[in-house]
Amino acid sequence: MHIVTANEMYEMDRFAMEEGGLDGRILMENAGRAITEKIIPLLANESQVLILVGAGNNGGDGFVIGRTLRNQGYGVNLLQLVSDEKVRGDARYHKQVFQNYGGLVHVDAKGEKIECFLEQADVVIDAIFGIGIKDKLRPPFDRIIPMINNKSAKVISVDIPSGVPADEGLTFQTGVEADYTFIVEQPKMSAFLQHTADFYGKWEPVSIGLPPIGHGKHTIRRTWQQADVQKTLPSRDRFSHKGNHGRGLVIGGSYEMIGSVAMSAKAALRSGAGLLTVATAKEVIPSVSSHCAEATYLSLPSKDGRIAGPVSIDFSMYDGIAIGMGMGRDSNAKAFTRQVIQMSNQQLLIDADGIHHIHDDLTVLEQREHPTVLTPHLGEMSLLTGLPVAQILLNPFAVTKEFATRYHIWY
Ligand SMILES: NC(=O)C1=CN([C@@H]2O[C@H](COP(=O)(O)OP(=O)(O)OC[C@H]3O[C@@H](n4cnc5c(N)ncnc54)[C@H](OP(=O)(O)O)[C@@H]3O)[C@@H](O)[C@H]2O)[C@@H](O)CC1
Ligand SMILES: [K+]
Repeated sequence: MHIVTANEMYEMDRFAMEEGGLDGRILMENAGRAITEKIIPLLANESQVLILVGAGNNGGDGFVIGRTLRNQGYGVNLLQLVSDEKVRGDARYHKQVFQNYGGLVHVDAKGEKIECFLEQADVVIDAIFGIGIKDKLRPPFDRIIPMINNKSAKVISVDIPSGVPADEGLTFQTGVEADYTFIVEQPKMSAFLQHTADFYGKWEPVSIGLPPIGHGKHTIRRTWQQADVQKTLPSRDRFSHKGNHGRGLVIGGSYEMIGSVAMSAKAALRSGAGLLTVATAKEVIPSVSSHCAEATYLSLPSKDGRIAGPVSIDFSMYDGIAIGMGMGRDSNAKAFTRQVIQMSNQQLLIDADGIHHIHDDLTVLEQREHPTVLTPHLGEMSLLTGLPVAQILLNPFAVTKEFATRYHIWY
């Protein structure tokens, strides 16, 4: 799955319509039909469904859903929350088809009737706003959305919970708190942001016939799912041996902190490394090895149970290195970490204390010729960038991309 902004989504729509030649009304029909297929298993036989429709194309999807549900015998009330002249274009076309098929459109442009409709509804379909929401909610929507959230009906949002913006970097007033959201084609950024993700409830994308990502100027942001992980696992043949499957080195651990290096070693083996060496302070080896019998161990120069310098490792023995977990933050560990980063000529993952050891001078990253992976939590990202946590949370896609591009980090 790709993760898109509103503009990227509009560009995909434009491509399908202008360059692909697919009529927008067909896309809307496809969206409404595909979402209805997902809605039906969530309805009971006698469910009283209320569809709330706004002025834009999200509302247009709502008219298609209304017609498709009525065709299948469901009791549907459709409440249009804007005046008739505001419904235009493809949405107007599908409103007309809905009416031609016998559907009744109730109009409530001032939000005076909605309370009564909400009282009778078991299920609310939210087709008020999609990715076209802008700025502060205008009346009566600032009042209507909290009313929906205060009812016990099941709420299903179309494409995006109304009121929630698609993109990062935006604050907003309030949004529909959906139980389910059926997303048109690709998830939007807000499905992944800490301040907006919960509004979506459970979510799932539906396909509406847009071309695959890659046509035109499309995005490269992607989710990393189970199938993607599986693809990275090495396939083994009958005559291969452990030396053919990657030689890993995990450097970390200290007398007080053994858990993270032990878990990292196990994770490296679990994800396919054929041979794994744990390099740590001599005092730490018995504890780590009791958790990870499959690894071999390299005893590093140490002081008081912590890794100290100088570096005495032949890096040419390894294909990939991870450094930093549980190694402590003293000056010896810092000097050691920076030496490893400078001397190693393979892919390198820097985690935890390793991140603390580089944050005040990141030039060491710029000089590397092989991929570097960083795994910072929010506090560590704040340390690396100098930005407050709140700002990173609001713009995580932009902040990470900018940092990764600047310092040659894998992203
Ligand atoms: N081919 C396609 O493109 C397809 C698109 N599809 C669907 O279209 C959706 C995008 O449609 P969209 O672009 O029409 O925008 P949408 O979210 O419905 O809202 C626009 C309306 O909201 C209003 N409004 C905005 N802000 C407001 C505020 N703060 N307070 C109050 N009102 C506000 C704004 O009013 P205006 O500011 O213009 O007066 C305008 O009337 C997308 O999410 C997907 O569901 C699918 O059918 C597949 C094909
Ligand atoms: K919506």
